[in-house]
Amino acid sequence: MADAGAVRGLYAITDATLQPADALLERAEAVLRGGAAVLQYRDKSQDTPRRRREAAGLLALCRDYGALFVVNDDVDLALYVGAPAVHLGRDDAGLRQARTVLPSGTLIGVSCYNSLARADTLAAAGADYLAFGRAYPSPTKPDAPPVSRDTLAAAVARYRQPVVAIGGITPENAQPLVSLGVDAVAVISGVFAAASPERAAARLAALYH
Ligand SMILES: Cc1ncc(COP(=O)(O)OP(=O)(O)O)c(N)n1
Ligand SMILES: Cc1ncsc1CCOP(=O)(O)O
Ligand SMILES: [Mg+2]
Repeated sequence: MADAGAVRGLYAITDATLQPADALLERAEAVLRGGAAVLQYRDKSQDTPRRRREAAGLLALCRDYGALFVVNDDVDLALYVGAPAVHLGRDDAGLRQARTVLPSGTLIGVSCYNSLARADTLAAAGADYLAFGRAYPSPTKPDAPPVSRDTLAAAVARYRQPVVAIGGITPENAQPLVSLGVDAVAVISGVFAAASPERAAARLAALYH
């Protein structure tokens, strides 16, 4: 059974557009070698056989490296591969509904965007971690709503659950967020589009050592 305490440090998120399909696992392994504590599989395609294959491969890698594996959006895929965690946003399954189908002990993280009111509701409903963002302009999701430093700091002070910052985070700009006290920095392009994903991951992970 996973523990929410695992959500601390670099939270890396895959993106199918940032490498050839046959390089996903190799690239993810480099990021785990660099020190990612959490790895989320985020794939917006409808290719169920490929999604199952990739998620199962990433889960096995995460087990080897002692990292927490998270499936984005898709409760059925999480169930299929036996993922220890899922991440749900406002367009995904509801937290309570997901709890009814996932094995007990599965961690459920949620997107709170820039809303402490949404975080209050979801924290009270049993979310295991709370993600806020975008922290900086995001190449991956340019229309994501910005979250202020004040909101992030308020979230850190307010919740017993880990607080995750996401959006536009790189090795160069992550330190102020870590100094605010966020438990994890969630990063797509800052790691997977870097010249050396392993090195970028190591620099981000080192901010928590
Ligand atoms: C750690 C983390 N935080 C936020 C998100 C965004 O989730 P969502 O709002 O459902 O958007 P998509 O990522 O599904 O496009 C996330 N995936 N991970
Ligand atoms: C999924 C998501 N939610 C808010 S910003 C974002 C994308 C993060 O990607 P990047 O690290 O490349 O900005
Ligand atoms: Mg989603």
